[in-house]
Amino acid sequence: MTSRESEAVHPTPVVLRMRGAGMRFGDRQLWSGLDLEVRAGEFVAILGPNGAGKTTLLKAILGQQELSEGSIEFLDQPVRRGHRKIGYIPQQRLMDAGTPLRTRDMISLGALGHRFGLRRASRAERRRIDDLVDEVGASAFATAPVASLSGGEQQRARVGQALAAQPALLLCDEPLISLDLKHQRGVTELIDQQRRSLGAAVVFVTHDVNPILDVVDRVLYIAGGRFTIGTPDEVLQAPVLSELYGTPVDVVRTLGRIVIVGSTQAAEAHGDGQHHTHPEHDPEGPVR
Ligand SMILES: Nc1ncnc2c1ncn2[C@@H]1O[C@H](COP(=O)(O)OP(=O)(O)OP(=O)(O)O)[C@@H](O)[C@H]1O
Repeated sequence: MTSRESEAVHPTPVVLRMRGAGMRFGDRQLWSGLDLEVRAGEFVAILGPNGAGKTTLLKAILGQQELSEGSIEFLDQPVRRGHRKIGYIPQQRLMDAGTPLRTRDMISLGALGHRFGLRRASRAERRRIDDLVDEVGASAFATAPVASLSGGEQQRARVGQALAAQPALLLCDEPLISLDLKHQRGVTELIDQQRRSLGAAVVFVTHDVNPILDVVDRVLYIAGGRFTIGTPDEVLQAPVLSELYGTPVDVVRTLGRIVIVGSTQAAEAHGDGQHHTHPEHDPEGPVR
């Protein structure tokens, strides 16, 4: 039996289930009629231009933003705020300079949660925290206040914190922003390893699918109030994206990368996340 056939017979459990989900603010519909099941160990990328509603979708899964319609279940229960088994790497925000929290303590917080400070970590927990500090490449600044670190170093500390809780569902909002290529690769491998070894489901918002192309199972592409779901090969096709954007878009595969060319909005959606050019400021938009 091939692994695909075996999967069909013994599918892994559904971790996240969205049914007829919709999000509207006033008369602005971000998305509606969204049916999505994400299984244990599955890696789903969410793509789309600025303002499409990607972060809002993660907030809805976190129970922080109520749906306008439909439902979301995590492990067969309606979502609620603060679930320990949902890990979240938020969109990068620099830490307030006055925050005294040290890098290792930040990662410990992920492992020990609310128990932190009330008791010492067990030896196994301490070992796991040390391993994570090492795996996210934070050993050199483990005892430094997080607020004193560079943006990329803070981001790696955040990744360590989210993974430390061994989540069943890991929500990532542009986690590779401000990371150099080496650490983009390192963080991607770490997240991939987490889903393989622990069967965590991953939902990963990104402007650039290229750094994660090798690990993505499915893509949810949201644009202009509409969406499409499928494998990267199914979704990242000129006719599919042209239909979604309502304007001609080309998809070029070159040197192992995918480059979206055409509509300003589509090109912007595939910026590298480090040089966001807004269409109002640059009518041509970045073409990659
Ligand atoms: N609570 C809210 N009330 C009103 N509008 C909101 C609220 N939350 C988000 N929005 C709007 O919904 C739209 C989608 O926002 P969201 O942050 O989800 O976009 P995004 O796809 O993550 O964009 P980006 O790629 O720029 O991060 C934005 O126009 C935002 O202003």
